[in-house]
Formats: sequence, structure tokens, C-alpha cells
Amino acid sequence: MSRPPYDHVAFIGLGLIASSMCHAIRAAGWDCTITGTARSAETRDIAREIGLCDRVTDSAAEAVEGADLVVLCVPVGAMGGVMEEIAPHLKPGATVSDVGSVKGAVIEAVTPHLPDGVWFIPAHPLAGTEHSGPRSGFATLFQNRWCLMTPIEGTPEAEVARLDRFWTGIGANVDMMDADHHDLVLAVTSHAPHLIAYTMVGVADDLRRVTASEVINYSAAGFRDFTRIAASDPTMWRDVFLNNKAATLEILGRFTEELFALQRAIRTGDGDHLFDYFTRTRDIRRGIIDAGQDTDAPDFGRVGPDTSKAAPAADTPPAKRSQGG
Ligand SMILES: NC(=O)C1=CN([C@@H]2O[C@H](COP(=O)(O)OP(=O)(O)OC[C@H]3O[C@@H](n4cnc5c(N)ncnc54)[C@H](O)[C@@H]3O)[C@@H](O)[C@H]2O)C=CC1
Ligand SMILES: O=C(O)C(=O)Cc1ccc(O)cc1
Repeated sequence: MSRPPYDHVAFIGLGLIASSMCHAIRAAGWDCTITGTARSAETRDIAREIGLCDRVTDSAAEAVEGADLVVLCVPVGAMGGVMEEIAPHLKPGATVSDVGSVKGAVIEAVTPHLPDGVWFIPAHPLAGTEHSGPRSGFATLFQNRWCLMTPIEGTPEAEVARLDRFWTGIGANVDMMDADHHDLVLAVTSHAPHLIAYTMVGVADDLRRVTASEVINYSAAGFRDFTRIAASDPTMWRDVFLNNKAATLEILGRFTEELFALQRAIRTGDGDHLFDYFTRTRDIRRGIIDAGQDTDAPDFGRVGPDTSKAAPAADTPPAKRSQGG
């Protein structure tokens, strides 16, 4: 059994990300204590029933007692309130981290409550699914995925390196980034695309001349992907948009300008515009494949550790389900 970066890890919120981290810690073979809590009694009961943690507590205060690493795994709008609640109960020298999809607003909400001698090191694993709840996690979720850390000035390098070791140990590739830049990058690569998916599924639903069964039966791959994404947790995504307003609105502004230009090209029959645009976008996709960054594509060499042998049945994503909260 290898030595864990932290002897005691506590999770606040026991949904997809926290439950995947619990499974991944176990799969890493670390001898460390895991405690956890969730807001709803139903989630805590499920977590106890499936043995997610060594101990599931009824309060956040109890969960963090004695923990070396506390990971906030709640929607981004709830991070500040949770930090305020746990602050008096944190062990001196502990690290608090989070997994939120937005970094700037989370840092702003959390740091005012940070006690002296406790470090807050924000992190964001770029890995997930449309499922949520304590049953939805799986050990391999972070394999070969990036985890972006956005450390705050003044945090000891050794503590940042320790959290880096934690994420690397559960399969992720770690990169460091400034929080504002993270939020802009994610607005482009994740937040705006999710909003577009939500919109497209809403448009299909509104269109009375196309029936729901036609949409279901004749969905080509693009729309199917949109429906998968649009099935993501509404609370989580409401909070993402409300907490990454500026960057998301900037990207959506640019998106609508380009969309109008494409709309005009279709109306005026400007085939060259369409062809040139689609050629440019195809090159971007090829660049992603060449860099080995599309983990779903069959034809590339992946970055990071080889995980091809590491997937016993219990570690693979569970079938479609969503529960708890
Ligand atoms: N789902 C995804 O694909 C990804 C999510 N994230 C981030 O991870 C965090 C957690 O997301 P998931 O695990 O997917 O969510 P989830 O919905 O599966 O679990 C959320 C947990 O937070 C608890 N919770 C909700 N509101 C709360 C509140 N006000 N106070 C205390 N606890 C509360 C729920 O009881 C539940 O245990 C979010 O901040 C999200 O932005 C990051 C990467 C991917
Ligand atoms: O399921 C998908 O397609 C995702 O995009 C998962 C995801 C959702 C939110 C994040 O902050 C990171 C990853």
C-alpha cells in the first residue's frame, strides 16, 4: 500500500465527483480515512448503504474534524456557505480544496471565511458525466483527464505540490492556471457549449411541427449529444452560469455574432463563407485528435498513464441513473 498524500480526507457533498474521488482513492490503494457528509438525509443513507466512506456524518462540522484535506463537492453557489459552516471545525494546517466548475467566484466566496493556518487550494477536474448523486461515481472518472489548480498567492508550494500528488495519484494530469483565465477557458470549452445544448433541446421541444417521438427516433449523433448534456443537473448548471457571468456572456456575444454571419451566408447563398468556416473548424477538431485530447475518439494515443488494463467491471461508469442530492 503506497503512502497517501493525506491521511484523512473529508468530502462535503457526496455526488458524482465526491463519490468518484472516494472510489479512486480506494483504487489507488491508499491507506487513508475517508469521511463525508451531504445535505440531504437520503444521500447520506445511500452513501452509508454503499459504503462510500469510512464514516458518513450528519453534519459538516463532524465530517471535517481531524481531516488533513477537505474537498468541497457542492454546487458552486453553495461553496461560501459551506466554508463558513466548517471554518471553526478545521484542523490547523489542513488544506481545503474544491472541485467547482468556476474558480474566481468560488475563491471570492470561500476565502473570507478561511481561518489562519488553513490553506484553500482551488481545483477543477475536467471530468464528469450528466449523472449526479452518490451512486453515479466510478473510480476511473479522472484517468487521463486534466485537473486544473488555481492556487492563491501565499499558499506554501509544498501544500500545492501535495494536492498535485493527490490528483496525480487518482489518475489526473494536473495543470496550474490563474483563476480568471480558467474561467475564460472554461466559458469557451464547457459553459457556453452546455448553454447551446440546453437551447437546442429547448428549441426541439418547442417545435410543434416535429413530434417528440420523431426527435427521439431520428436524433442524429449531434442532437443525441446535446440531449445527454442537457440532462445534466439543473442546480449545478444554474450556479455555473450565475458565477461565471462575465466570461460566459463574452463568449456568447462572440457566438451570436458568428451565428448571425453564418445565418446570413445561408440566406444569401454564400457557399464560400460556409465552406471556409467549416474547413477552419475541421482543422481545430483534427488538432484536438492529433494532440491525443479526445478520450472518446478511437484513433489516438492518449496522454498520461496507460489505463487500458485498469478497468475491472466495478470501475466502469454505471448505467444511466441519477438520484440523491
Ligand atoms: N458533474 C460534473 O460533470 C462535474 C461537476 N463539477 C463540479 O463539482 C461540484 C459537484 O458536482 P457533482 O458532484 O456533479 O454534483 P451532484 O449533484 O452529484 O452532488 C452535489 C452534492 O452537493 C450537495 N449539495 C447541494 N447543494 C448543497 C448545499 N446548498 N449545501 C450543502 N450541500 C449541498 C448535494 O446534497 C450532493 O451531495 C460542482 O461544483 C460542479 O460544478 C466539476 C467537474 C465535473
Ligand atoms: O459530461 C460532459 O460532457 C461534461 O462536460 C462534464 C463536465 C461538466 C462540468 C465540468 O466542470 C467539467 C466536466
